[in-house]
Amino acid sequence: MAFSTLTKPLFPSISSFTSKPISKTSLLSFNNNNNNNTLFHSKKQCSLVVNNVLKTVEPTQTSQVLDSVSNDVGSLVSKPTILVSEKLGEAGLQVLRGYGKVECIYDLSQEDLCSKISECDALIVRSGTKVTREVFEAGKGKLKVVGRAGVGIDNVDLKAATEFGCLVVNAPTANTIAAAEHGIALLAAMARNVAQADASIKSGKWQRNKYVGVSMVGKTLAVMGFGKVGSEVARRAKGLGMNVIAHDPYAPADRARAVGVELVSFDQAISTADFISLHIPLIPTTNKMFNDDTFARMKKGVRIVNVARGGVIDEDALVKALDSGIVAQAALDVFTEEPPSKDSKLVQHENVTVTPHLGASTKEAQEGVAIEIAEAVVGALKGELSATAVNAPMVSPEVISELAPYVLLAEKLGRLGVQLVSGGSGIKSVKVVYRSARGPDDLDTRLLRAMITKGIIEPISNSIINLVNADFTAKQKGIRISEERVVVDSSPELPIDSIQVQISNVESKFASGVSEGGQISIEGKVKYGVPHLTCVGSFGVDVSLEGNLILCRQLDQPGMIGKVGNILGEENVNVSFMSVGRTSLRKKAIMAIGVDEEPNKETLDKIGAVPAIEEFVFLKL
Ligand SMILES: NC(=O)c1ccc[n+]([C@@H]2O[C@H](COP(=O)([O-])OP(=O)(O)OC[C@H]3O[C@@H](n4cnc5c(N)ncnc54)[C@H](O)[C@@H]3O)[C@@H](O)[C@H]2O)c1
Ligand SMILES: O=C(O)[C@H](O)COP(=O)(O)O
Repeated sequence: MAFSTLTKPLFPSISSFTSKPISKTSLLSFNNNNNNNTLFHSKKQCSLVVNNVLKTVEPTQTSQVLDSVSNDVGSLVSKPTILVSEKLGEAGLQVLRGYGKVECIYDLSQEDLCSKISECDALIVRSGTKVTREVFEAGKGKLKVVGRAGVGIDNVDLKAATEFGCLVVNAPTANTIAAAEHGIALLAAMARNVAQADASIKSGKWQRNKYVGVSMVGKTLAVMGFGKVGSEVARRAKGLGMNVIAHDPYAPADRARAVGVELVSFDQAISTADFISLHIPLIPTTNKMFNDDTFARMKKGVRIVNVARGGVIDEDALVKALDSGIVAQAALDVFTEEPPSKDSKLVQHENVTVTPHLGASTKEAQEGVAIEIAEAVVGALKGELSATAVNAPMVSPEVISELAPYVLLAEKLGRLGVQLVSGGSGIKSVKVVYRSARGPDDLDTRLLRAMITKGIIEPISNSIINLVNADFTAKQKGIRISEERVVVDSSPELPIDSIQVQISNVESKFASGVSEGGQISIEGKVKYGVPHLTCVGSFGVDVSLEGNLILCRQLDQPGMIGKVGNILGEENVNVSFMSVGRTSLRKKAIMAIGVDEEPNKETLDKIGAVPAIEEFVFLKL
């Protein structure tokens, strides 16, 4: 009989079984027919509760006692059930079988998945299983962890997972090379019409003139998204003699330099490239990022590869761009709907090469991903912290309750700070300054740091940040987050007086957000339970951090509030807050305007055209 060690149990209330605390104890809790059964196992003693009867024995006798207590004990000590709903490498399955009861059931309908999940402690999926709110609802109380055997977690409803207390883990690194290699394979196959020529010859034709391709050497490749996969694609494309540029506003410049790639703006990338390769996550800000407008700005005859996510391209717009010749060819591994419909115009287009989401499908990557996810899931079932957890905060309810308003402030400051960064230089160093009357031991800032990290990273990646993975993810992205505590003379009742976020060595799209020290600097406070922005660069402001925000720098002169307010009013944009801060009378001032709706481009252009306005930025909070 195999027992496992739960050092940090996911399932509390075990202590209710005994009045004696047992130090250095291993715990296994199981439930059968509503009877509580628990094994407490330490170096000195083993206490076994079977059907609520406590037995204490020497550890060496554990298994004999277990066997003798009841012939049924084996069935009472049920192993966790792990459902694997898509093909997983054998090495990973072995890791899982060593810990739990593994059931591999593929191609489940949503209904069948919901019905099966109520018996499962863990679920392992790839991109083909939609883990929806209904699945979490059906697994409520039993389902403890969902493992995504791969990177993209856009098929898992993370909000629902968190709401239902289910941990979600992924395997972010093991398929990077496979995806990059597939990107290069598609690039070359597209340039030389490999798939089309193959189909032609198999249909009995010999069309040498029809399938003349284009060369890659000396051509410009724009890598959109310079993360794990994008940088490996860039490295390989350079080996093919291509001139590689990349666009990723959040990538460290030194990583690009190391690969010999120039980081450029979005417009420069799409307007100068002969080939474009997509490696960005599907998140709200990248949904249909390639659309009629962006295709219109591309070089005529551009060739596009997508091994990221189908949803980053507006597929109807791509068909139009292919028909008009703006896009000469496309090679796609991923689609908005998977599988795409059989009569999809895009899939059937003669200038399109397609593969059925094979980016991660090499033997090596699948074995690697399987082991990575199996270890993460087993660790989570044991209650261990997981470095690849993508949800589930773990802080005591007392700390959460006290810090709740500051948690929101911290996330908003991070979110606001990252939006002030302009592309090209990369975020490497973030400093957080907490002003507080409390001593260092009296204030747990892990949650706040995690939330600032979340605010900074989430708008620019598909990583979901929480207390568990914040430091890991920041490190992985090359961002160093340091903290400084300044003791101030305020009420120790309040945990924090103010939080300041400084982002160093970056360019800002709003120059006034840069302090005298050269960093982007924003500061906030909680007022009446609501997070407020109180300082931008060297300017003091006071505006509630809700909805959206427009920051304008203007010459300090009468009538400015009215002018901007009128423009917004005419466009039916409701102003929720407004605050003006200035350095000195009639010189420069900053206006911070909270707006309920997102103003359209024309409205923002009108604000920018007001003569006294020197710069402005629109920020989503
Ligand atoms: N086809 C496949 O089988 C396959 C395999 C692996 C990964 N993927 C997909 O490839 C993508 C990249 O994966 P990864 O592991 O490299 O992720 P990653 O997080 O390492 O890299 C993503 C990069 O995109 C950048 N980014 C975010 N928003 C951007 C924007 N608006 N413009 C430009 N860059 C932006 C981020 O800064 C980050 O550097 C993901 O969508 C992933 O799901 C697909
Ligand atoms: O995000 C990923 O890891 C890839 O898209 C791979 O997806 P798959 O596991 O369904 O092959």
